[in-house]
Amino acid sequence: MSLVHRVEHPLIEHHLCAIRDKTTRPGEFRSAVQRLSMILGVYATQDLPTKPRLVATPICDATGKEISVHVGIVPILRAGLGMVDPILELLPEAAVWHLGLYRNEETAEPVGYYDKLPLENAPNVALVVDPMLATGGSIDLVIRRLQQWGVNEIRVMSLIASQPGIDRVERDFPDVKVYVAAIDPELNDQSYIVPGLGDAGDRIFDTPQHG
Ligand SMILES: O=P(O)(O)OC[C@H]1O[C@H](OP(=O)(O)OP(=O)(O)O)[C@H](O)[C@@H]1O
Ligand SMILES: O=c1cc[nH]c(=O)[nH]1
Ligand SMILES: [Mg+2]
Repeated sequence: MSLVHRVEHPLIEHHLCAIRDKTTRPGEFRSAVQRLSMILGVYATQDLPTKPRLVATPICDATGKEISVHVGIVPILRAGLGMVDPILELLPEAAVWHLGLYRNEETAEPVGYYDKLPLENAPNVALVVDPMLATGGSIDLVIRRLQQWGVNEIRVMSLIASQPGIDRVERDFPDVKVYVAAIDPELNDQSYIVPGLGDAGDRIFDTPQHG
């Protein structure tokens, strides 16, 4: 059974149009990324384990449920930063562990430049956030790093994935859950997603062709 979930919802289709549109200005682009991330985040957390919790209301005691695992949000710098705040809105007690990667422009291979993960304290569940999953090279590196760290369960959230990138993650990490808003058919010869949205990091941070 596939663990890849393409989340279908009219709000997702609506806000996807905004991030795909090349005339969308950075402020509105960031807002749409946040809205999409929050919707996806609800789905990506829907089966997190819970434990009972007794709370005293002003009227009497009540038994509720609270999340029983330690969740870490793992944004892949830079573009993943745009998805952190909405997930923290949903999970204010989550830790945020940053990993910095960029793609080499000639080879499209990921190059690591920031990793301060400690030796211990791996979260039970890591929610990896990056708006784009193109060749799958960056997510491959991050999943391997989190497995090496000792994370029990890794979930990936991306706004737009390519079909080849999804096929790669499914093949190499069949136990990793992936939540996406869209799966586009292909990559161009610079390994950009087609139709995609261009460079997510540059559009979030308004740094066209920053190099
Ligand atoms: O699946 P892949 O082929 O590895 O491509 C996806 C990666 O490329 C983009 O990052 P980029 O290298 O543009 O860095 P940035 O976030 O700093 O812009 C994107 O945000 C992913 O991290
Ligand atoms: O289409 C793509 C591929 C990689 N990174 C992006 O930001 N966009
Ligand atoms: Mg980029």
